[in-house]
Amino acid sequence: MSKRKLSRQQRWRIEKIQAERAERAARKAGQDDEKLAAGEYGAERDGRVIAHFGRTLDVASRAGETPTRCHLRANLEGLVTGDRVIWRAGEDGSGVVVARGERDNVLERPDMRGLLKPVAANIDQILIVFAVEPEPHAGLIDRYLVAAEATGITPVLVLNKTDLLPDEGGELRGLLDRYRGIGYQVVATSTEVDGGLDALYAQLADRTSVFVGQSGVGKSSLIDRLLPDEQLRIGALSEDSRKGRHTTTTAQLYHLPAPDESLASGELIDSPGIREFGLTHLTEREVTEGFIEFAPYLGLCRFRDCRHRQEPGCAIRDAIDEGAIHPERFASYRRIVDSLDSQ
Ligand SMILES: Nc1nc2c(ncn2[C@@H]2O[C@H](COP(=O)(O)OP(=O)(O)OP(=O)(O)O)[C@@H](O)[C@H]2O)c(=O)[nH]1
Ligand SMILES: [Zn+2]
Repeated sequence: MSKRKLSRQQRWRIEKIQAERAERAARKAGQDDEKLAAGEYGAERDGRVIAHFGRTLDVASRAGETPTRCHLRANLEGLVTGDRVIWRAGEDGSGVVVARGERDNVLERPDMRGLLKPVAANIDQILIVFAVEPEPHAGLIDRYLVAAEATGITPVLVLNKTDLLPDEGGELRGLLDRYRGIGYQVVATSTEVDGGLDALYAQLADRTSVFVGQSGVGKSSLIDRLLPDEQLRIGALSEDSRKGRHTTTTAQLYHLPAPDESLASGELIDSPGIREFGLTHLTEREVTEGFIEFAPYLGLCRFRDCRHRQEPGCAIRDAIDEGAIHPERFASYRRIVDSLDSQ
């Protein structure tokens, strides 16, 4: 937008439009309150936000059911996909959200101005996808793990394209053992072989997951396989939202059908923004705590403000010498902390 000054008349028009908008929103909320009071809405039900579009939301009470387009009571702001809500169905097929439930956790991303904004809530696990190709370097995996740990959501490593693994497993085998040794779950997948997603289905069952990972590792391919029916994906959006201009950017909660009766189904929250989740806005302390195997040694260094560099009596560096902390992980740690310093 050009920086020219607005004329008085233009300013007046903008103010008028804004006032009209605010008035419309207030009137709508007032009508809702009246309808609520008059019992025009059904009983309160638990639900979950499937997608949000500005002032309206899609809400579903049961996994996989067709969502109901709901608006919000005036005092409710900042709901995101995955939020648990209490809502009431109206007679005209729409509904109203009357309260938000407690959040277990929330995934945030910086907006255009660099301010952190919540994009999804109540996620059980962040699936960090990496692949035999493009070859993962441990440093990148560590960055994802640290970012995931900072959200408080459990990270799980997903090694995709196992069909491309050399027979003996190559160097990746050692890398995976390192992460398993620290306590991380590692799931192997391939979209190219029969049964290549079996372990992934088991991991997804009964949980709400998000997929993250660098370009080309196969996130889209995996999600396409998990949601094979295009209709299913589009059908998850109610009629109105398909026309909504936020359709492509808003986070969407999908119900993942179970491949057979032996497995429960899962939920997936996905958006282009979520897939790009990465290391942002972390403090040195968050990075240190993100290396979970350091935990038993933190606070044991001789100096209380030890940064684990040249200081004598450093418990972290002693742990490396004793083989309790992998030197590559420590090298990653240093690289991440140094990158914070230079920001
Ligand atoms: N051999 C093999 N190739 C795969 C597998 N999964 C995905 N690919 C291929 O890897 C390439 C990248 O896959 P995408 O699904 O586009 O990767 P992505 O992570 O979504 O990438 P972005 O959209 O850039 O973030 C495609 O050519 C896929 O066909 C697999 O299990 N084995
Ligand atoms: Zn130290």
